[in-house]
Amino acid sequence: MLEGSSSDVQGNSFCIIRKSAGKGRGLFASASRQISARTVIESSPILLFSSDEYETHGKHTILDHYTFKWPDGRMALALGLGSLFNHSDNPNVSFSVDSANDLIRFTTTRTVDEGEELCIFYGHKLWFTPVESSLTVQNGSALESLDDWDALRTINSDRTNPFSDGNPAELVHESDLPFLRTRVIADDDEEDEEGSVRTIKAWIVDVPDPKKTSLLLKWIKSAGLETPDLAHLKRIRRAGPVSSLLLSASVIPPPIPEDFHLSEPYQVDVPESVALTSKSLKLKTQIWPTVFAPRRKGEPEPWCRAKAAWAWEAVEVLKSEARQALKGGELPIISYVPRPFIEENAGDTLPSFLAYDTRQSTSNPLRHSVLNVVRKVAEWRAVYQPSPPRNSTPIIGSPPPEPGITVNESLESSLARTEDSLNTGEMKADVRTPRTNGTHYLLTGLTLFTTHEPCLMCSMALLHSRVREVVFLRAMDSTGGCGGSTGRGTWKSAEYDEHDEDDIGDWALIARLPEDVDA
Ligand SMILES: C[S@@+](CC[C@H](N)C(=O)[O-])C[C@H]1O[C@@H](n2cnc3c(N)ncnc32)[C@H](O)[C@@H]1O
Repeated sequence: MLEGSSSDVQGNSFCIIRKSAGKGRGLFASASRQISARTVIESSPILLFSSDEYETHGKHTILDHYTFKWPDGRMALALGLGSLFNHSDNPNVSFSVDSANDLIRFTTTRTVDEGEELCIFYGHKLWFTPVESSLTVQNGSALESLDDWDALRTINSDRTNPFSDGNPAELVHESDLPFLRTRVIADDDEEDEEGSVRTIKAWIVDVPDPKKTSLLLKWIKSAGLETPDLAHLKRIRRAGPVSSLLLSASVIPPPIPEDFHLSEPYQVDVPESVALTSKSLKLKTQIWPTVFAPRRKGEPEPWCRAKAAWAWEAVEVLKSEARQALKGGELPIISYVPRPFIEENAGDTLPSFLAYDTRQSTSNPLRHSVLNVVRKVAEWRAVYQPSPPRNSTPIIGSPPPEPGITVNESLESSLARTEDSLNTGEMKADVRTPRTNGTHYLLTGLTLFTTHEPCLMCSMALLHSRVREVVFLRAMDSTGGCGGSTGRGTWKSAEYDEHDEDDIGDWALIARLPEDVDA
């Protein structure tokens, strides 16, 4: 054993330096103890070289094997044990940069067994032939994985969902949620008078015979009309002897089975969102009975355990798909719109949608994963959501994918399919059912999970799509459109640091987007 070790607060050493076959020295977990996941095992101070010093001297020396690019462009050398982590394609340690304190921190991404080597992921452009893999040898500086895309590679894939046990309805305290909210936009509840309530168009039908109501409600459920875009409204409006039933916000009316003997459905304006105050409830209910969900203005929406568990699973999908994308030669950027989490309306029939970033494979700078997934949702919603065929078996659960409609799929088929569809230059959805602007927003009621904070272009696309919220794993400080490039800086240094030592965050940030942009 060589000299050198790092230790926990009791002085027990975490890791030791030993020879590692074919790699020179390496860092290993001590033979006497396991290291748990998410343990900070080393904080290394950084020595920074000016570009002149590095170009003229450093890169011509052995230092070139140990230096890496610091976020400000200078080259950095980790002091302490930080320079002795070897590279692995399957790292058990991630690292994060603390540029305010000129530190780099190393954290275990999973439980590390006694005596196991502790490795990080340097990046794709290795300048040596790695012992455990056959990656091509190229010139490049060490630790290139500090770039924004590859950093995700080292996120731990935590198989145990901590929210799956316990009472699903129990509210999770804000500080126990595994994400930070970047901002909560002023609630969509400013209406002072009836005319200012934002509305959408919805189909309703009059039901003169109250005995038919419960049968119709059953039909609505089985026909897949309980969609999240109307979850904020009550189904029945009673006005005198005739009740009216809310059907859908689709472009064309859903065909009601003839044996109900009802008149044709017709379109009315209904409130676009839940009522947050009693004043708003009064205003909105005059238009259509609306769900009352009071909370203080600006107060974040509470999350229950079941919703946190749902989000946790979605994040696991992102992580594993990001790895698949890397293996397939794409950037590890994934966007995922899971089946929505709906506490009360369990009858939703939306499937989940997943898209890779296909910028590299298509040489097209616009093929961002967010845009790709928005398009998939749009195609699906336009073709499936309007209505099930009259008198046919209702769509229950996820309808089977059809040509032109993709839900979750492998990387290869995703790429082939996306390109196939995009190359034809048309949107199937538009051909089959032209949209009426304002009646049917693409991502209404849905949450988009994505590996990287959406760029400004994608954020605008999301706004116009009326996405409900966006969860991302990695904040993009210079390009992000959910606060990254527009002044989240202060927030980040104040809150991010105290929550998690890892620059990537524990796993997610969540951004609530404003809903007041007209599509
Ligand atoms: C930052 S240093 C790591 C510590 C180094 N092993 C030592 O003994 O000083 C990077 C160098 O370690 C070696 N190395 C790291 N990971 C390796 C791997 N998976 N296979 C072979 N060599 C590796 C390469 O020589 C590389 O230039």
